[in-house]
Parts: sequence; C-alpha cells; structure tokens
Amino acid sequence: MQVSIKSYAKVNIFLKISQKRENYHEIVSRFVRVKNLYDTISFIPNNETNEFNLIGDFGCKLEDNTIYKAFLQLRKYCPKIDAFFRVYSIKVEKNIPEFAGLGGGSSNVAAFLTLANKHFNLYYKKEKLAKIGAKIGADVPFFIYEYDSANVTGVGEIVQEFKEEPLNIEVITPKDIKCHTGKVFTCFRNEFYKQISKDKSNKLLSMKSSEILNKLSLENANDLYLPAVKLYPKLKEYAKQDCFFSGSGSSFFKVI
Ligand SMILES: C[C@@](CO)(OP(=O)(O)O)[C@H](O)COP(=O)(O)OP(=O)(O)OC[C@H]1O[C@@H](n2ccc(N)nc2=O)[C@H](O)[C@@H]1O
Ligand SMILES: Nc1ncnc2c1ncn2[C@@H]1O[C@H](COP(=O)(O)OP(=O)(O)O)[C@@H](O)[C@H]1O
Repeated sequence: MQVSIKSYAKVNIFLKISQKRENYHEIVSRFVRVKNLYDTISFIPNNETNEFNLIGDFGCKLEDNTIYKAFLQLRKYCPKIDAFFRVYSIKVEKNIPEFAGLGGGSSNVAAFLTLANKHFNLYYKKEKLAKIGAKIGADVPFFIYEYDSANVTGVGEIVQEFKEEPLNIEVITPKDIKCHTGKVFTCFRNEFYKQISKDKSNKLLSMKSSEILNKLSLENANDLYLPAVKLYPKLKEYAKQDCFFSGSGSSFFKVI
C-alpha cells in the first residue's frame, strides 16, 4: 500500500528580527502556506537496496537531506521504522525550489513526521512532533501545525494560528539565484542589525496579512531583504511593484 502527503511551501508576509539568541536570531513573522506549491512525499512498497532509500531530485547528499535527518530522529523514539524503511522507499516529487526562502527542507521534515505518525499509529501530539522537527530546521514547527496562516516567533518554535481569509499567492523564484540562509543572517547581523520594538511587533502580529502588505514596503516588510540584496545584487531585478520577499530569499511573492 502506498501512502502520500502534500508538503506545502510557505511565504513570510513580514519578517522582523526581535533579538539575538546565541548564533541565531529571534524572529517576529507571519507565515502563510502556499496552497498551489507543494512536494508530494510517498512511502512506496519497493526498495531493492535493503537500506534507507530516498528517491527524489535533491541538491544535496542523503546525509544532509532533512528527510533523512528526520528519519534518524524518529528512529530514536520508534526503532521499528528501521525495518520498515528497508522494505519501503520514500519517494519525493520535488516542486518547491531549494535555497528559495520557501521552507522546502523544513516542510518535508514536517510532512514526513506527520505521515509516519499516522502510518505507524504513533499518536504523538503535534507538540512532540514539532519538538522533534525543530532540531532539524527552524521552520518545521509551523509546518507541523498545518495552519494556513500563523504568527511565528522565537526562532520558529512558537506558532500561533492567525485566522484570516486565505490569500491567493503567486511565488516568483529567480532561477539563477540561490540564497544561503546562514550567510544572509550573518550579513544582517554584521551590517544591518536592528531590532523591532515590542509595540511594533504586537501591532503587526494583530493585523491581517492583506493589511500588512498594503501598509509596508518590500524593504520594510522583511529585515532580511537588504542583506540578501547585498550578497546577491541580481535579486533587485526581481523586485517588481507589489512584490514582497520571502524569508532569506530568493523568492518574491505577490497576492493575486
Ligand atoms: C529565514 C527563515 C524564515 O522563515 O526561512 P527560510 O528563508 O530559510 O525559508 C527561517 O527562519 C530559516 O529557517 P531554516 O532555513 O530552517 O534555518 P536553519 O536551517 O535552522 O538555520 C540555518 C542558519 O541560519 C541562521 N539562522 C536561522 C534561523 C534563525 N532564526 N536565525 C538564524 O540566525 C543560523 O546561522 C543557522 O545556522
Ligand atoms: N528535503 C529537502 N528539501 C529541500 N532542501 C533540502 C532538503 N534536505 C536538505 N536540503 C538542503 O537545505 C538547504 C536549503 O533549504 P530549503 O529549505 O530548500 O531552502 P530555504 O531555507 O531557502 O527555505 C539546501 O542546502 C538543500 O540542499
């Protein structure tokens, strides 16, 4: 029997930094799931390798793949999955571009953990899955909760649903620019560092996404935009009217 799950992309309607936390940065952000952009992850009953087998078009080695890392974490809690994934393969139909600020790697972790939780009847609560996944990527908790729209704070571990009319989002990802999240944060810290005040962040967190996008400019909506442009100047060519910047880039998006 084949089982599958959709693994959606996200965009950050706004993304501000509130403070440093060791090598990381605490963010204040509105995350929105992109309903028309997703990978599909399936467990398929076909594995001739007799070891963990991940099939898909990835730009990294197996050891670096977030799905493999999620498997290693989950195996600590549930050793029986080891035997299962010697008989079954994991197949990923990859549509979310990598290095694109769309959270593809984190989304895949959440989808894998959610599908495994169901398939192996683990009955783990979302809080537990979010904790397991957060060790692998900062955006995993958002994807675990499966909200269409949420306020995300901390380094991504605090997720609160934001109820609003779903937005129709069009994502524009430059084909030739790959933004490295760690480098963009480092450039922000060294050359553009600023912190949003509690008052301003509370105001943004209470506003509808459509209102936020009407009020803020591209630069003001995302603190990582200017450092990303400094590192990857070609990004500017994509900064068209009504477009906003997602995460650490390289994707832009607009509401259609
Ligand atoms: C910026 C955001 C906003 O949604 O999205 P993306 O652009 O990646 O999609 C995320 O916070 C990114 O999350 P994610 O891509 O999972 O980051 P991680 O792999 O955990 O971290 C990569 C590196 O980025 C830096 N980092 C990441 C998150 C954070 N809040 N502060 C940081 O300083 C750290 O140097 C870390 O080593
Ligand atoms: N399952 C996965 N899907 C996408 N990228 C992955 C995955 N596993 C590891 N990566 C690696 O994660 C890095 C980018 O992460 P990704 O989530 O795609 O981008 P971003 O952080 O810009 O949203 C790249 O080095 C990519 O090769």
